Amino acid sequence: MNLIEYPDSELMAMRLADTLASELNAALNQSDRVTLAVPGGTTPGPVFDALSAVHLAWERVDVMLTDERWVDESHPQSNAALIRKRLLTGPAAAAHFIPFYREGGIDAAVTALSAELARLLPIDILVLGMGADMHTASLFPDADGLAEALAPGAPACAAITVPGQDVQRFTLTAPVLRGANSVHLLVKGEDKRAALNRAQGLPAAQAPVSCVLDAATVHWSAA
Ligand SMILES: O=C(O)[C@H](O)[C@@H](O)[C@H](O)[C@H](O)COP(=O)(O)O
Repeated sequence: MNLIEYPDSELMAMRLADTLASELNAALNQSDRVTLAVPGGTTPGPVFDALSAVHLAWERVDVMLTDERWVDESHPQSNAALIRKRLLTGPAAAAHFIPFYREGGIDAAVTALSAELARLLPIDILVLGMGADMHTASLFPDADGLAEALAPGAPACAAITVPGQDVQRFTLTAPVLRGANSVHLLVKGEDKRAALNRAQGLPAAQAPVSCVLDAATVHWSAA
């Protein structure tokens, strides 16, 4: 695990956006199309604000989420709505976005998207967040569907039910996350730094974020 500490979250957002822009440009010089996967949550917004303003060949970038709460885009918890608002604006509005939520039920979407996403894999540039419970994407400890989503032969995506959460979750699976060419983990706060340290010694079944730690560059600020 490669860890970069920043004095504050504003500098972390600017530096990570700059790194992502550089990696996108390098990948675009090598391939006709490039896949970028990004998380929801409260931390990445400032990264998206900075990255969306960068002029690059966004029309050749396929953007997907790392996970979604199973709600439509009018719902306040929709990650797709967050991405459209904060990332797919300005120059980055030209990117091709693949939202996950669709009518017809989550199981049908898992089947359809596992096939649809295959042509966009491996992810070229992956950005992940993590929780203080050591989840990443929607791979939560003790969740229904976690073991299947961690399995080496897992399909590209899975439905996850987290005890105590009233909304089902849809997530990219561990093989897809581990298969990304570049992995950036965006972490803020002392509690999550402690969780990161704990996760390094635990199996993915207990600390799902550990499935990507060996490949990730971790970007951390205390506040
Ligand atoms: O749907 C989501 O919320 C994310 O994909 C999730 O994995 C997030 O990255 C972590 O929960 C951290 O969230 P914060 O950035 O809000 O702390």
